[in-house]
Amino acid sequence: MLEVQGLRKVYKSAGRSGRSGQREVEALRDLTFTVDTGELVCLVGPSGCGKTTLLRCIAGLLEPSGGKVSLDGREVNGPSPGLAMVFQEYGRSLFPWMSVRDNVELPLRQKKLPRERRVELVEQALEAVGLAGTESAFPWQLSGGMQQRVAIARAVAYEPSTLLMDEPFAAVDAQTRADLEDLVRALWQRLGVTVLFITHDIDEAVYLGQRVVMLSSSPTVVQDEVTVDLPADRDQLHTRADPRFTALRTHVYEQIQAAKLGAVSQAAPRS
Ligand SMILES: Nc1ncnc2c1ncn2[C@@H]1O[C@H](COP(=O)(O)OP(=O)(O)OP(=O)(O)O)[C@@H](O)[C@H]1O
Repeated sequence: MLEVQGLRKVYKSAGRSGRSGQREVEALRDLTFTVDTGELVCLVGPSGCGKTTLLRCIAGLLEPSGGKVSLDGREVNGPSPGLAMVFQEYGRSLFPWMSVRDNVELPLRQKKLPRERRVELVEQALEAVGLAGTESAFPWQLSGGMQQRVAIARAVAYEPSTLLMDEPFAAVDAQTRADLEDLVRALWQRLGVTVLFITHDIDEAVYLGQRVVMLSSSPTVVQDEVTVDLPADRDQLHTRADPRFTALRTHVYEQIQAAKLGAVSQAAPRS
């Protein structure tokens, strides 16, 4: 279970001479939400609302100014072994001089797993993302969508309890994006992993999530959250044509617009 409680982040940097001689940017004001064990939650918010700041705090890469983040009951104070991340820029997260196999295996070496176990996990992960047989290829020999599958395989092979995905499909074409969305849902259902998926795309958030958490503009608080009461079996054609899907996406859209204007609406999505 991932718990974010009263999270606040103020960046301080030397700059405009204030009384303290420091420039302050309050990126996160007061963020509280949880992601239950095995849940898939999507997080959306206007550009610049602090999604990257939040993610870096959750990953233990940035120290909060207040509040706390706990993962599986333990407070996060640095990189956590229970957590794996998938970034938007797959081109920068894979090492071009390493084969697909070596890229996926790298974190397992850092985890100091024995060789046989590493081989087994790499094989299983590549099979799970539909890339069996590409072990010897180099990332630059693969399409963008396949490279992002390698990045997902690397995260999955690590056997995390929680997967953080930071706009992972923003840089691929629409068809590939749809395939990768379905892959995420399939992996999530198969592995029982907890997923926090950050996206700008409202349709993507509603299609993927069991719940959508909406953030306000910076300084950021939780604007609203909505349970996605669509059937668990989703497919691109029927789910997106479901009137309930339309009602939910309209609600999320209205909340994001309200967030941009700084208003908080209590309106529930119409059935
Ligand atoms: N290192 C830093 N020093 C000072 N201010 C920062 C720093 N990093 C981010 N900020 C500020 O904090 C706020 C949130 O930034 P952040 O990058 O977390 O937002 P974001 O939601 O990820 O943005 P986008 O949607 O554009 O990717 C912005 O006002 C930004 O200018």
